[in-house]
Amino acid sequence: MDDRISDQCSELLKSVFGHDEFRSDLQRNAVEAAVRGGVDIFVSMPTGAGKSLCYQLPAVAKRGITFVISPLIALMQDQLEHLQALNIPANTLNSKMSAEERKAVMYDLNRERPHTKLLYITPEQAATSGFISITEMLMKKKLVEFFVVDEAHCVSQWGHDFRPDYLKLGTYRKKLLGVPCIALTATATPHVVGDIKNSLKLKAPVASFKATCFRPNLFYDVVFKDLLNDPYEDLRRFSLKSLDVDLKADLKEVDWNTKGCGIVYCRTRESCGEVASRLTSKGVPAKPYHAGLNASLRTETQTDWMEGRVAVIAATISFGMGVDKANVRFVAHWTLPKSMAGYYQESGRAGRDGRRSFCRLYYTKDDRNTVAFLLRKENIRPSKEGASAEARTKAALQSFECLVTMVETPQCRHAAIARYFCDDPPFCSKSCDFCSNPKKALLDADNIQKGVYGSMHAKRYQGKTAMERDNGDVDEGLYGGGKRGTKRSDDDDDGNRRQRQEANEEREKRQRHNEIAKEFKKRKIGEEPFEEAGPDCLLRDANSRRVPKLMVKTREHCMQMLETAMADNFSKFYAGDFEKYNLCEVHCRACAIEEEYSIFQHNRFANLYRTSVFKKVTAIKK
Ligand SMILES: Nc1ncnc2c1ncn2[C@@H]1O[C@H](COP(=O)(O)OP(=O)(O)OP(=O)(O)O)[C@@H](O)[C@H]1O
Repeated sequence: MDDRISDQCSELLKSVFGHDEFRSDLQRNAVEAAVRGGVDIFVSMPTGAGKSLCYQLPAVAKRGITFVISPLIALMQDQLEHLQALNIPANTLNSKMSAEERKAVMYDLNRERPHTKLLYITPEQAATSGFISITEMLMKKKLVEFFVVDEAHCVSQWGHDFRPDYLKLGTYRKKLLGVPCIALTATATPHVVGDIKNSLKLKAPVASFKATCFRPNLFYDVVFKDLLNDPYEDLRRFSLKSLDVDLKADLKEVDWNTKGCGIVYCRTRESCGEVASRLTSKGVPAKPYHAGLNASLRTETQTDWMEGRVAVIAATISFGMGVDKANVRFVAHWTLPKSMAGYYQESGRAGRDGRRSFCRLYYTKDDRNTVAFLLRKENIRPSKEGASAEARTKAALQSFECLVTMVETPQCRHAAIARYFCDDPPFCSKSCDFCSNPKKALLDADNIQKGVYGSMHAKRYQGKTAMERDNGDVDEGLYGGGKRGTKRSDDDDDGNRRQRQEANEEREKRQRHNEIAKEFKKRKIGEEPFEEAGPDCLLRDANSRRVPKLMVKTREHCMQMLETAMADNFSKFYAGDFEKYNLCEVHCRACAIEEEYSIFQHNRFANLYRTSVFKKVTAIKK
């Protein structure tokens, strides 16, 4: 019997899917277990490992219909196109279809022997009374073969893409008595796996097929933006090297189509535009992609990128899920993702063809603080699904903390990812910055701890993205913004914008306040002996002790904050005037020295001095 199933699977693999062999033993075993039947199946394999085949081949092998739950209509469309190209009858029922289209699908489902082999639906659709009637009708005819849940981590409130509608699937499954479930994901910690099994009511013993998360063909590195003089130049070089283009080549002559392509992930729509235009102006053809662009422009951009007319797409996370492009040679994160699982999934879009590809994460501490702030904000709303706001915030921050630790601690990046997913540490074999050059990784981490910056301070501001300078216009494009179950339209309304602006102001205020308070606490005012100013100290009257318990280091830090606030203002105001812009460093530093000295002179107590600095910084920011 086993041999027969094995032969049948190999035959279908070749004749229907056109593949000579299974990608891995795991893929073969999962497919055969499903065809054999009788058990619920859990599949966890990295992006690009060929999970879809684990349910598509069994669906073809059976006479009835397989229901596939998928979180995104766009994702379903990609799958449908792929299946139609293979002549596999597949359909969808979703809210965006016309009455005519629905009628055609319903007509087929109502036949004695429907043609449809795979029916893709959203979790919302599965919960509708109309779909429950269809299910009952097909169940009566014993025509439902499998209940497939793709992107099954969406069921977990502790996963990075929680979708409340996925929670209803457990109830829906009661209508599918005796129908095996196949749950698939690329990213699941043991906690998330537990949630998937519980919520989908997978029956023990579940047949589990779990691959290691290690992707040996991906080279991971971390770059501290603050240590760079020109981060955009670094991005350009990284893009060209990853695409195997000589840095000195005449870029107009490059045949980009043969070189593969790359993705740069940015948090905000504005930074997508900025990154794309900077790269393009440096000779690397790039286009932005985000939910703020109209649908036809997005489709055009995606097609240009898919077909090799544009080398780089600078996108928010709304781009990428379900995009099956083999030759993505690099994925750069221009800003920090919100979770380790998210980072793994997004960076994993590189190198689906198994060839060497590169994943770079650009990091700043400011960005880290921004994301932590956003995570707290996001999870404030109480959840109907049980988990308290605090618990969700804690879980989100924990996952984020793992990512931050991976970045800030010089260590093997692959091992850090493996640890997060509770896998054994892999044999990295110089496939990350730390393992290939530990000295440099240690030095960079040390410099960033010490607050060293790129050699030209002014350029530091020049290098910052618009997002870092100001508004934090966060893109919530993934799932049309419905990730937390709230439907948002693609276009911002004024209310949203105002709310974000307020949130940003509050964040900045809190960050500044915390930073000053932290500095004071760190230095344990009054308990430390007074340390004289060093030779490079810029403070006026630096060794004066007229304000008791106020240390030189604290004053220097306050001066630095004043300078940063001024420089931010200056660079915004003179963004288009390079001559004035270049004077920024000199001007701001001089003004900051004077301002700090004035505050120092007018306050007799350390806490009043601190409050005055805080007020001043806030006023400058306005
Ligand atoms: N046995 C095989 N031999 C050759 N190619 C395969 C095989 N199985 C799958 N593929 C191809 O690998 C690519 C990735 O497969 P698939 O989209 O199923 O990956 P996935 O694991 O679902 O990734 P993601 O998590 O990104 O959706 C597809 O182009 C698919 O046709």
